[in-house]
Amino acid sequence: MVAIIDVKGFSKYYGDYLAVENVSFEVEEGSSFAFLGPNGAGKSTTINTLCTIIDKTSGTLLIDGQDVSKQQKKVRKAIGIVFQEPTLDQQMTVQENLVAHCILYGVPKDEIGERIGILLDLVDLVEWRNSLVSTLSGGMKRRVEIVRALVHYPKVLFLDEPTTGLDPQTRNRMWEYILKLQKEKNITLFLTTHYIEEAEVCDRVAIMDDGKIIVNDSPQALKAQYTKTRAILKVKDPRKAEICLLQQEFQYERKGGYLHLDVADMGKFIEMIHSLKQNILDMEVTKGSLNDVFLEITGKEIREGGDTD
Ligand SMILES: Nc1ncnc2c1ncn2[C@@H]1O[C@H](COP(=O)(O)OP(=O)(O)OP(=O)(O)O)[C@@H](O)[C@H]1O
Repeated sequence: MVAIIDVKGFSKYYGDYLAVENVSFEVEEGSSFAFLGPNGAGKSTTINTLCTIIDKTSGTLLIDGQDVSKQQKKVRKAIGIVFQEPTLDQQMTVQENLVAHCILYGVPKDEIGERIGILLDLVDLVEWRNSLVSTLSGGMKRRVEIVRALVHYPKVLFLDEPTTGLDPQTRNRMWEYILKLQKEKNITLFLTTHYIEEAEVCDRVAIMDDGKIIVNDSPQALKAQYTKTRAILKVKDPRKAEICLLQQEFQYERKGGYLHLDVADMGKFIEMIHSLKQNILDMEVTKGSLNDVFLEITGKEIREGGDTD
């Protein structure tokens, strides 16, 4: 794999406080990578160090082969950032904000108009080009922030909790836009989030807690390793179904008219369903979530404490 982000032994102290402890990971070029963890886990500290906003205490952090502590200018050209806090100038138009950013990043003058047009089109904001930012909704402002982060054609787009504070519907739409832009521009996505659903759609997830990465793998592999698949069956004849489950050595619980069971072996489960098929009225099979992964490893919920939405 080509690692566009390569972090080895990264630690960060604020005074005497160790916020990130000896963290190492790589991010493959063109992939999406999420840092998932509760408030205070050290996600922003890591992203801010990668983005050259703060400096490390120790370790090596490379983006596209450039050291983020030593080659800050080159690193800044290679990245786009969407911060947690809004940073657009509210008293300027969308176009003015974007042009100012292009000039700052040395985008060739004759390309500025076209690039802005293409990106605004991708996020359905072309007709808002000449509107004052202050007149846009929260979701629209976030979309402009994303366009601004991409208009100098960075290789890596950093998103620090990009959808915090947005309602669920706007969050979903934002994700459609983000993934569309990633595909069209083949950029690497690096995001921090405490929304499980946002991490689920990424190629890899590093779960962070208390300044350390506790696991780093694909969401599917994490769920397969740390969670159970469960099934709920609604059957016509519960007695017959229970005999079948007992014969095939399934552990189950009867709750109301439903049978709840753990699926340890999918092959064995499918065979059992096959033998029960005349008896089944309805069935639901669910995998554990990344929250279950976190719970299994740390004994606590990702969302516990602090976060209220
Ligand atoms: N400038 C600072 N000075 C002192 N401590 C800090 C500073 N910035 C962050 N911290 C502390 O470092 C720890 C990690 O913070 P960080 O913001 O990186 O966590 P996070 O996972 O991004 O959480 P959040 O989702 O709340 O942003 C926290 O305990 C935080 O209080």
